[in-house]
Amino acid sequence: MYTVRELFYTLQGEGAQVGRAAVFCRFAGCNLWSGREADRERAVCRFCDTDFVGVGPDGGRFADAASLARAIAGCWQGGDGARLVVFTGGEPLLQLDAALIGAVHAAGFKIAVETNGTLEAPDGIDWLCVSPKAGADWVQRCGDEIKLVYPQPGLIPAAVDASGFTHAWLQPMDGPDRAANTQAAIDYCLQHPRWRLSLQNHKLVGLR
Ligand SMILES: C[S@@+](CC[C@H](N)C(=O)[O-])C[C@H]1O[C@@H](n2cnc3c(N)ncnc32)[C@H](O)[C@@H]1O
Ligand SMILES: Nc1nc2[nH]cc(C(=O)O)c2c(=O)[nH]1
Ligand code: SF4
Ligand SMILES: [Mg+2]
Repeated sequence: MYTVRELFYTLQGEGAQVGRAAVFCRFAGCNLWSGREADRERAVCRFCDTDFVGVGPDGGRFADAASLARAIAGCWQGGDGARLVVFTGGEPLLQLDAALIGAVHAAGFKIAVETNGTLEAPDGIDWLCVSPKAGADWVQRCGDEIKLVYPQPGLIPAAVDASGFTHAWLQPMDGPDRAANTQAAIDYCLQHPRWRLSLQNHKLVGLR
C-alpha cells in the first residue's frame, strides 16, 4: 500500500533538472515532522514548506505498485517526450521500494527522488537529490545533487562534505525571512563557488 498526498504534472522548479517536465508524486508522511502545525516547533525539521499530511484531492491510496505506476503514467502530458517522475513528499524513501521502481521504469519513466538523506536510497534511482537537515542522521552521502536549505543553524555548508555529489546547491530557506536568506545564500555562493544558488522557480512563476 502506498499513500500519496498528491500527483501532479509540472516543471521541476529546483536544482539541476530545473525547467524539466515531470510528474510529481508526493508521498504522505515524513520521519522528521508529523506535518501538524502544532508539532512544528518540536520537530527535527521545522522549516518545511509543504503539506504532506494524508491523501489530498489529487492523491490516493494505491494497493500495489502497478496501480500507482498507472496513475503516474496517466498524469503524463508530454506525449513521446522523455518521461520523468519525481518522488518527493514528505519523505519518499519511507515508501519507495523496488516494486514501484520496477513498475515506473516499465512504464517508460526515469526516476528522480528528493530525500532528506536519513534513509539509504534503494537501487535504480536515475537522479538522486539529497537535502540533509540539521539535527537529523545523514546516511545517504552520495548522489547527483545535494541541496542544502540555507541558512540552517547547526548545519553550515563548511561542515557539509559535498564530495559525494556532482552538484552542490544552496537553496534559500523560504518563510518570513526569504529575502534576507536569499541575499545570504548569494553572498555565500559568491565566496564559495563549489556551492551554487538554487531558487525555487515554481514559486517565482506561480507553478505548482
Ligand atoms: C518538501 S521536501 C520533500 C523531500 C524530503 N523530505 C526532503 O526534505 O528533501 C522537498 C525539498 O524542499 C526543500 N524545502 C523544504 N522546505 C523548504 C523551505 N522552507 N525553503 C526552501 N526549501 C525547502 C527540502 O529541503 C527539499 O529539498
Ligand atoms: N515545481 C516544483 N518543483 C519542485 N521541486 C521539488 C519540489 C518538492 O516539493 O519536492 C517541488 C515542487 O513542489 N514543485
Ligand atoms: S524532511 Fe522534507 S518533508 Fe520532512 S519536514 Fe523536512 S522538508 Fe518537509
Ligand atoms: Mg516543494
